[in-house]
Amino acid sequence: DVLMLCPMISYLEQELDRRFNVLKLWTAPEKSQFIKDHSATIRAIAGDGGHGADAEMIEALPRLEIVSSFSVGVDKIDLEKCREKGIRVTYTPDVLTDEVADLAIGLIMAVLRRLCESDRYVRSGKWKKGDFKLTTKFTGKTVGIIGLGRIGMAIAKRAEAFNCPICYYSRTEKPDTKYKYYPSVLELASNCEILVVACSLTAETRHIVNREVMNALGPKGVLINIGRGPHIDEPELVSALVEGRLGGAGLDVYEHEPEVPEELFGLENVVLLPHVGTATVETRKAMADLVVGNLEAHFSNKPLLTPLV
Ligand SMILES: O=C(O)C(=O)[C@@H](O)[C@H](O)[C@H](O)CO
Repeated sequence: DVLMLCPMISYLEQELDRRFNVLKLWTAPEKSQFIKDHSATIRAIAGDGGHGADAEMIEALPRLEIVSSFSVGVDKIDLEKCREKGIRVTYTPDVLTDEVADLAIGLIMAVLRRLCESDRYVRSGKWKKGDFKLTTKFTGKTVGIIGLGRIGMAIAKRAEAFNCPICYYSRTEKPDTKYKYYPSVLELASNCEILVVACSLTAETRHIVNREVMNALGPKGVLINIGRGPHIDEPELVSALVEGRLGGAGLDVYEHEPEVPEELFGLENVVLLPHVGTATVETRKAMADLVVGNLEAHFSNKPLLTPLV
């Protein structure tokens, strides 16, 4: 029995249905009762970036052996509890790296060159009354990246193609990279023009972009988030943008998805996307194949494809 925590792409649901007895939690009128009713038979969980196995759920499933996440981000899974109980955890790294990095560059370009606003300008017929205003150049701007992991590095590579000097912050300096390292996010923000959040969400990185960091990035600075909403102190982000202390923002994630602060809707220097970093047919299929492949490997006692725990 595989407990599926939320609806996912139909391809994944079909592939899981073909192999396992899938129990769909979102169809249950009373979720905790549903889990209790099936607690004797559930041996696996399939979740995603927004839905993971927390301590309470893990405790309620004595036969749980593996959590296979349809995501690279695992901040919704209690990894420590899984380690404690010898429960395996798998995720979907690498197959989505290019996709998320492409979107980060797309957000930078959309904010600096006002792509969405100028598209609306044409559709509104305003162009007949005069040209669209001048915007801001991307090529050559200094890009600061929080988290130089797979996705952070892929963003750096792409930004280099735009002749952008790259600097970064991460827990430790990366010896094998030529990019300029700053030991704090505040120093990074003070020394770049575009700041990109590309690290995993942990207790340490929650609100790693706060008021001070946004002020350091400044009225010409642009903040891009393709990580997790709680990386940024969202009320502070809203006031920094509304008060003009921050130059612009490109967001794919929010603190309380799908809730997005309405104050942002009227700001033309902000681009708002609905958590679509990995949302392409190609990438979601590759992610789905990993979710299924890991579960199959586990239940046939073969090595897991992409284990985290
Ligand atoms: O990979 C991640 O960490 C993501 O956040 C996304 O890929 C989601 O899992 C995706 O939205 C699937 O629901």
